[in-house]
Order: sequence, then C-alpha cells, then structure tokens
Amino acid sequence: MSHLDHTPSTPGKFKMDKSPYYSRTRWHSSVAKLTIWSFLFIAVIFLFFYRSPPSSSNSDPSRRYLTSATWGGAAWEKRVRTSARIRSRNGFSVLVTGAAGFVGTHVSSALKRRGDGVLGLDNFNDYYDPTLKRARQALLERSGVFIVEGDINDVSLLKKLFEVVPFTHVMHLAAQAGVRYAMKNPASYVHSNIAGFVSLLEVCKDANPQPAIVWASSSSVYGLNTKVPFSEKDRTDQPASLYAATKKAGEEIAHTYNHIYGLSLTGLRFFTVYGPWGRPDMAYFFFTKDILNGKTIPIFEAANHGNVARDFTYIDDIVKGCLGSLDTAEKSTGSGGKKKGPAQLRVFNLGNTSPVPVTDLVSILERLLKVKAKRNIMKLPRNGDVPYTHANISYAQKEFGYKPTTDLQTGLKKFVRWYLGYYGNKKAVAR
Ligand SMILES: O=C(O)[C@H]1O[C@H](OP(=O)(O)OP(=O)(O)OC[C@H]2O[C@@H](n3ccc(=O)[nH]c3=O)[C@H](O)[C@@H]2O)[C@H](O)[C@@H](O)[C@@H]1O
Repeated sequence: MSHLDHTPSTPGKFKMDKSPYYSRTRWHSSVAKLTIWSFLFIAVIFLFFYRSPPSSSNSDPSRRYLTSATWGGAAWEKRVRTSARIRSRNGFSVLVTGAAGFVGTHVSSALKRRGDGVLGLDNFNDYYDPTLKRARQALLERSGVFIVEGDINDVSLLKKLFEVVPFTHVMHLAAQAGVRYAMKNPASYVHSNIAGFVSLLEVCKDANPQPAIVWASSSSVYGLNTKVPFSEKDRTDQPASLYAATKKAGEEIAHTYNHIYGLSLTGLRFFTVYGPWGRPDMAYFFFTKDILNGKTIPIFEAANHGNVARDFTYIDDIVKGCLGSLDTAEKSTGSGGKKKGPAQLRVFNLGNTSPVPVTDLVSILERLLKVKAKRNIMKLPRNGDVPYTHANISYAQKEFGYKPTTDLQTGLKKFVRWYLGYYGNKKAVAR
C-alpha cells in the first residue's frame, strides 16, 4: 500500500486511489509532456542564438555585447542616415567606432561641428564606469550624433551600417585600452584589438565604395625601444605588454589589408592622451580622484630612483591630429574586395613632444586641487609599463601641419575644471 492510499479523496479535485497501471500511464504521459516542452524550450533557445549575429569566439565573455545590442528597423535606419548626413561642401560621412569613448566623443563632436556626417558605434562595455560613456553619448546626441549600440565583431551589424550609409571614412577608435589591465584580461585585447579590427576591415574591404580608414594605434608599440624621441622609423618589435602587442599586430594587419585589398589606412600612435571627459583608468584621472579623497597614490619610479615620464598629450591636440589625418587620407583603391592599384598606408606619432615626469604631474594636480597628495613612491612594476615616452612628430607636421599647442599645466587645468564640475566635488573648490 502506498502512502497515497492514506490521502483523503477530495471530490472535484483529484483522486489518489488509482490503480498502479493508471499511475504508470499517467507518469508516462507526464514524462512525454515534459520531453515535448523541453524540446520546444531548447528549440526556442537554439533559434534565438541562431538568429543572433555571428561571433568570432563563442567562449569569449565579450560575446554578451553581440547579443544584447538591438538594431534594425525603419526608424533605426532613418536615425542612422540622418546622423551620417553630410552638411558641408566636400564633407565626409564618417563611421566613428568607440564613439562613446574619450577620444571618440571629442573627435565625433569636432567632425559634426564642421559639417561632416557622423555615425557612432560603441558597445558600452564596463571596462570603466559605463555611466560616463552614457553621459558622453547624451552630449553627442544633443549635437546630432547617433551612437549605434553594438560591437565591432558583429559583422552583420557592420554590413548593415554600410548598406544604409556609403561611409567615405572610418575613424576606428574602438579598442580595449589600458596597458596594465592586459595582464588581468588578455582575451579582451585579442577580442577588440585584433578580432574586432579584422572584422571591421573585412567589411570595409567589401564595401563599395571602400572607405578610407584612420585608426588608433598607440605609443606603446615602441616598447623597449631606447632611442628617443620615438620616430615612426624606429623599431617596434619589442612590445612590453600584450596591449602594445595587439596594437602592433593591428599595424601589421593594416599592412595586409592595404596590400591585398587596396584599403587606405592610417594608424595613429597616440601618446598618453588626457583631458576633460577622459578615461577613469588613466593615472591623471584616478590620481585626481584619490588626492581629493585623501587616498595614497602609487607613483612609479624607474631603476636607480629615475623618473618615469610621459609625453602627455592634450585631447584637443589629438583631435587636430585625427582630423588632419582624415583630411589627408587618400581614397581606397579597391572595390567590392578587389584591389585596383596601390593605396595609401601611413603611421603617425601624435604626441606633445615634451615628456613630463609623473611626479611633476602630481605636483600640478596638487596645486590645481589645492590638496597635498599622499605619495607612495614605488618601483615600476613589471606589468607592461615603460619608463619613458617621447614623440617625434615631424612626419605629421610635414603631412598636415601637426602642431600641439597645449602644455600639461594648461591641459590639466581644463581637466580639473571639468572633473569638479562633472563629479561636483565641492570640497576642493571650497579650499
Ligand atoms: O600612450 C599610450 O600609448 C598609452 O597611454 C596610456 O598608457 P600610459 O601612458 O601607461 O598611461 P597611464 O596609465 O595614465 O599612466 C601614466 C603614467 O603614470 C604612471 N603610473 C600609473 C599608474 C600608477 O598607479 N602609478 C603611476 O605612477 C605610469 O607608469 C605612467 O608613466 C593609455 O592608458 C593607453 O591606452 C595608451 O595607449
């Protein structure tokens, strides 16, 4: 006798005094139902992923950016077209990847101001506070720049964008940035800086017309190079971090796409860019935050108590370099994936040409914030950092009259003013 036999029967509800045969068939039919429902559930899940844009690496955590993005539809296409519409004579229509990033926001806004059509693309990842990226997005939206939310690895999205707008130029700034973070999350560098770049170039080479591409490399490609100032002709085969290695790989990949498909490609080696709306992972930014909060800041020093120094470059000077590169970029020579002749391939240093020790940067911040920093001088960790950077910019000067005009003191003053306004830290203002 089963325990079910003791269960009082409740008329109108269910009867438990069934024969063993009845129980078995009922159990079998439940299993059948469960199997059918499970099958349906799995089919729905399968269909969902099958319809999602393809990814180069399903095991990559950044894949979530591919499936979360929503795009498409008539209203969306209209926004894309309107944002990319050229409003000046001989203007460009530019796809700016990484548009919600620091450099991307400034470049997009400058292009829009002068009448170019600009469409942004950004995956809004959480490498640093995405609310800052959203605030930059809001800023751009007010000036008429629409940022499509999506990943550069999403080939079907990229193709769609080129179907809707025949972009004349691509300003490719989407990347996994940061020298030291590469030891924590190497895969994200490969995902964005290598796989993402290739996926973008694949779509660009098939586009008709092919756009000219200007993209962000990095001063970090000079790695262990000791010859200063760094010239584009110097060796760049000794990267000191995976970040630098992926940027260097990008330069070689650019060479390949230029060689095979006739894509016009210009790589820009940025030197430690800083300024308003900057990146919170960078030293000048988190030093400011930590000084204001009375937190000790780690300041790296080189061997034998030597200074670690950077050729800090103000964002407006970088924007000038980006626009100069776009303006002097020649057309790609291929069409529909076929090269018709040799195309332009360039690499420029964009730096300030006056390296400043990190200790001096901290002293400037102390003066501007009117707060004494708690300094912890420590040996430069073995995490990809290099002791010194210094740009030789004569090539950019020759090609488009590049001339940085903002020194670190002036630039940091503008940054601090923005920082205090944005984060509303009354403490430092009051002192
Ligand atoms: O120019 C470049 O190529 C690179 O510039 C920066 O890299 P980095 O120069 O290392 O910039 P920060 O991380 O802001 O460091 C600036 C300086 O502060 C020093 N530092 C950093 C962090 C810290 O805790 N303490 C410290 O003394 C670093 O050694 C470095 O000399 C960017 O983060 C990279 O994305 C960019 O590609």
